[in-house]
Amino acid sequence: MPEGDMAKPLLGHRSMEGDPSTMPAAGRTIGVLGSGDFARSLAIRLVCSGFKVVVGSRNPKRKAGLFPSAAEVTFQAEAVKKTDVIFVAVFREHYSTLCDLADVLAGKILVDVSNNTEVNHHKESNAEYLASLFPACTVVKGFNVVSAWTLQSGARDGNKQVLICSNNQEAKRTVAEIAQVMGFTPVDMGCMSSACEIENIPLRLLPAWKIPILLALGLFLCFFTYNLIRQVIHPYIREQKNKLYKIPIEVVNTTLPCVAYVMLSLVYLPGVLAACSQLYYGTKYRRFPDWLDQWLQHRKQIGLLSFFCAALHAVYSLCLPMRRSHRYQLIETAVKQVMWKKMNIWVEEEVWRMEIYISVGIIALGLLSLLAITSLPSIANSLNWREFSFIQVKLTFSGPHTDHGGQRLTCHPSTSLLWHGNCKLCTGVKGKPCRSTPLRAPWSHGTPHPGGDTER
Ligand SMILES: Cc1cc2nc3c(=O)[nH]c(=O)nc-3n(C[C@H](O)[C@H](O)[C@H](O)COP(=O)(O)OP(=O)(O)OC[C@H]3O[C@@H](n4cnc5c(N)ncnc54)[C@H](O)[C@@H]3O)c2cc1C
Ligand SMILES: NC(=O)C1=CN([C@@H]2O[C@H](COP(=O)(O)OP(=O)(O)OC[C@H]3O[C@@H](n4cnc5c(N)ncnc54)[C@H](OP(=O)(O)O)[C@@H]3O)[C@@H](O)[C@H]2O)C=CC1
Ligand code: HEM
Ligand SMILES: [Cu+2]
Ligand SMILES: [Fe+3]
Repeated sequence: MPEGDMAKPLLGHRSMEGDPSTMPAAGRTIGVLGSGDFARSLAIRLVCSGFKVVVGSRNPKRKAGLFPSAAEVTFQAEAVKKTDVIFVAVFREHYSTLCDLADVLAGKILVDVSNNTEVNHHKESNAEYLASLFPACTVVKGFNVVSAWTLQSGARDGNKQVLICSNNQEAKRTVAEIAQVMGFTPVDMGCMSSACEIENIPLRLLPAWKIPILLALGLFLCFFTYNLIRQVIHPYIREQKNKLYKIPIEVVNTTLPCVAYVMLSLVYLPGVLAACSQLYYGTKYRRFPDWLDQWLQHRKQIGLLSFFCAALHAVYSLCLPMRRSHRYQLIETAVKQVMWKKMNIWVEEEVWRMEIYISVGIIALGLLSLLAITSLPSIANSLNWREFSFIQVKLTFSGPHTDHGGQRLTCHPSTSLLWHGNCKLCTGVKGKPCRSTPLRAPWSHGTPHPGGDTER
C-alpha cells in the first residue's frame, strides 16, 4: 500500500462528527492475528483511524512489506503481549493452531471476524468455538459483515453497519467504540447466541428476492412457451412458414408485458385478500395466515420486478422498427400497394388504437417508475409517510380501501392513512392521520396502534 493512499483520510466528513481522538477507544493499541486480505485491510483502516496496530504473523519478516509502515508486524506471541484487544483474522480451521498463545491471551478481548463459505455445519458458531478454545478470554463477534474491500475503500461506500454480539457487555462496548472510531455504525445484536445468525448473514443472497424472482422466471417461461407456440410453431405447422426470426425480439416482447401485468396484479391482490379476510372476521386484530403474510411482505419486490419487465418491454418496443425484418416488411407492403394500385391504406381506427395504446403505455411506465424510484430506501427515507403513501397508493389508484364501511375496521396503520379522517379508534382530528410516526413501510407489522391497542 503506497504511503500516498495511506495519508488520505478514509472518511471525508470525519471532522463534522467531532474529533475521534476524544473517544475513549481512540489511540489505543489494537492487535491483529493473521496477515491475509482481511488482516491487511483491517490494519490499514485501523491505522488511518488513529490506532496503533500490531500484527501477529507466523512469518513476520515475509509479510511486513504488505502492511503500512505505521503498523508493527511481529511474531504472534510478541504482538499479543502488546495489546488487550485482538482481532483474530484467521480461518476457523486454524483457530486450534493459536492454542499455544492461550497463556498470553488470557484476560484479553478476542474479536472473531470469521465467515463461513457455506452454512455452518458445525454444532456451534465460529465465535463460540473460539470462546471454547480460549475460556480465559472474552470473545466478541463482529466485523464479519464487512468485506476487506469495504474496510479499505471506506465506510461511505458499501454498508456501514457492523453487527456485534458478546456475552460481556464491557468488551462489546469497547469493540463498538472501535467500530465507531473506524467510521462504522455498530449494531448490538445481543449475546453470543446471536453469533450463528451474524455469521450466516453474508451467505444470504438477497433473501427477500428469491421467491419473487422465481415467480417472475416461472411466469416468463409459461408465457414464452405460449407465445412461441402461437407466433412461431403454429404458423410453421399450419402454413410451413419459417418465423424463427421472431424469437429474440417479438416473442420476448409479447412475453414481457404479460409477465409485468400478472406481477402487477399480484402486488395488489394480497391487499384485497387481506381486506376480505378482515371484513369476514370483522376484526383487524387477527393474524393473517402465513402465506398471506409472506405475500404481503413481498409486494415491493414483486412490484419492482414488474417494473423491470415493463421497462424492458418499452425498450424492446422502441426497437421494433429498427429491425431489418421490419424494413423488408415495409418495402413489401409498399410494393404490394403499387401492384394493387391502392393509394390510401390509412385505417383511421387502427391509427387511433396504436396512438392510444402507446400513450397509455408511456403513462403507465411513468407511474411505475415513480413507484420504483420512491421505493429506493434513500428516497423513501427522504419522504414523509404521507408523501410516500400518496405516491405508493393514491397515485396508482390502488385505494381507497374497501375496509372503511364498518368503524371497527378502519385505521389500519399499515396502509395509506389518507382516508382515515373518520376513524374512531384514532384520536386524530378529521383529515389528520392516525399515526404520527414516519412510515417505515406500509406493511411493517406489529406496530402499536396510537389508540393504545397493539395490532396483531
Ligand atoms: C414498482 C413498484 C414498487 C413498489 N415499491 C413499494 C415500496 O417501496 N413500499 C411499499 O410500501 N409498497 C411498494 N409497492 C407496492 C404497492 O405500492 C403497495 O401494494 C401499496 O403500498 C399497498 O397499498 P394498498 O392500497 O394495496 O393497500 P394494502 O396495504 O394492500 O391494504 C389493503 C387492506 O388490507 C389490509 N391489510 C394490509 N396489510 C395488512 C397488515 N399488515 N395487517 C393488517 N391488515 C392489513 C387492510 O385492511 C388494508 O386496508 C410497489 C409497487 C410497485 C409496482
Ligand atoms: N477477506 C474478507 O473480505 C473477509 C474475511 N473475513 C474473515 O477473516 C478471516 C481471514 O480471512 P482472509 O484474510 O481473507 O484469509 P487469508 O487466507 O487471506 O488469511 C488468513 C491468514 O491466517 C493466518 N494464519 C494463522 N494461522 C494459520 C494457519 N495455521 N494456517 C494458515 N493460515 C494461518 C495467516 O497469516 P500468517 O501466515 O501471517 O500467520 C493468513 O494470512 C477469515 O476468518 C474470514 O472468514 C471476514 C469478513 C470478510
Ligand atoms: C414506453 C412505454 C411503452 C411502449 C412504447 C409500449 C409499446 C408497445 C407496443 C409497440 C406493443 C405491441 C407489441 C406487439 O404487438 O408485439 C405493446 C404491447 C403491449 N404492451 Fe406496451 N408499451 C409500453 C409500456 C407498457 C406497460 C408499462 C405495460 C404494462 C405494464 C404494457 C403492456 C403491454 C401489453 C400487455 C401488450 C400486449 C402484448 C401482446 O400480446 O402483444 N406496455 N406495447
Ligand atoms: Cu387511527
Ligand atoms: Fe385504510
